[in-house]
Amino acid sequence: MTALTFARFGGVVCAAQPRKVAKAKVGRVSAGGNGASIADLARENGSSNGALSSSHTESFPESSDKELDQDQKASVSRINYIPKSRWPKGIPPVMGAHLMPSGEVAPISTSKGAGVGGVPHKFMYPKEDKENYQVMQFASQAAGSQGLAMYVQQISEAAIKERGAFTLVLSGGSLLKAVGQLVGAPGVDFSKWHVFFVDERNVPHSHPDSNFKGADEALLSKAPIPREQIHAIKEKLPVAEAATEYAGQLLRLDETVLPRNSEGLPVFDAMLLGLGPDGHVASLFPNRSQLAATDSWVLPVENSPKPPPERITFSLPVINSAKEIAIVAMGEGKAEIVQRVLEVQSLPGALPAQLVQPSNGSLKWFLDIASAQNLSMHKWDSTKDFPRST
Ligand SMILES: O=C1O[C@H](COP(=O)(O)O)[C@@H](O)[C@H](O)[C@H]1O
Repeated sequence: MTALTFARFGGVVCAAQPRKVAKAKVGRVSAGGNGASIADLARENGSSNGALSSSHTESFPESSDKELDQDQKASVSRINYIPKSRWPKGIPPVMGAHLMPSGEVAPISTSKGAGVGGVPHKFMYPKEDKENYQVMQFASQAAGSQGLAMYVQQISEAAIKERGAFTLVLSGGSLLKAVGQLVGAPGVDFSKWHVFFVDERNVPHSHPDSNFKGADEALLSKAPIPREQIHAIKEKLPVAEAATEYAGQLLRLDETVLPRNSEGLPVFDAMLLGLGPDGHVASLFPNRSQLAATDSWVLPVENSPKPPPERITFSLPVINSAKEIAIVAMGEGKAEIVQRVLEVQSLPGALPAQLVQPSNGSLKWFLDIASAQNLSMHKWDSTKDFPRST
């Protein structure tokens, strides 16, 4: 049996209390592989019109602050059933994390570095009591992908109800597999969606390394999102111009679609971030000057440590202004970096993912048991053990 488990930074390990039906559904999907979409799940859940039944919807994520029951304790302890792997030479490219679709192998950064001067952020969790931060650990990648799809679906519904539009920001990489679960999601009004890219490689849209291409194949070409509401980087520009042009695309949007906060920064409804094995998010790499940028919405990256070398990326202030941020890191290949980011206090700038700290929104981590295997969540509320400095 499997369960959707939740833990809060800085507090006791908490869990959603999914009803038995919902637990069984998630467990069955995970046992049966990764073929089921959330539309399938809704049908299995007994909803005649394809909408998720209330038992399933209620299991996610609203009751996240209850103590673990016996079943859930058992499922948490199963994290340890997967033996820890050791990779003396770094994470092998076959784990997928460093092998680019174009065939290039990305080098692995192990630098803890000196940090970027002037970055005003501090990494304080898990000790700090961040009510709006949650770590969710799913029984399998299939279950995690479905959880992510439900999360996006719920935010989309709320945003469309509130102002008639939903803004979704995507990353590239392995995350896109999970995003594909949204195809055919019941009750989603894709006609109101506006899709953006938190980072993009400065390559043609048809290039195998293009994040747009990956997203198009996984979701955008399969869902009825109006093409003019898919905001892609302009091709064939020098990278600095591409960044400015992309910022221009955002600036031109009406505030009914893309509202601004009191600092004039765009407030996206949902931002889905992947996590690189060196701790990078978007194209914000360890110890790079882009981490300290506060005056631009979109930044050029000219010598990315991971190919291709030219990229554009949202700046940290734009990322941290989003309403809902998800960091999605699933699979054994992410286990080492997940542990470092969530449990080891690094120097500012050494692990960009630690700087994702929404100013007025919430942050959820989507992990599976494989990526969470090195975590000691049960110790997170111990001031003796956390925060750890090595
Ligand atoms: O280069 C990138 O890497 C990260 C992580 O990708 P993954 O394949 O290791 O999951 C991704 O989130 C980012 O958007 C992308 O440009």
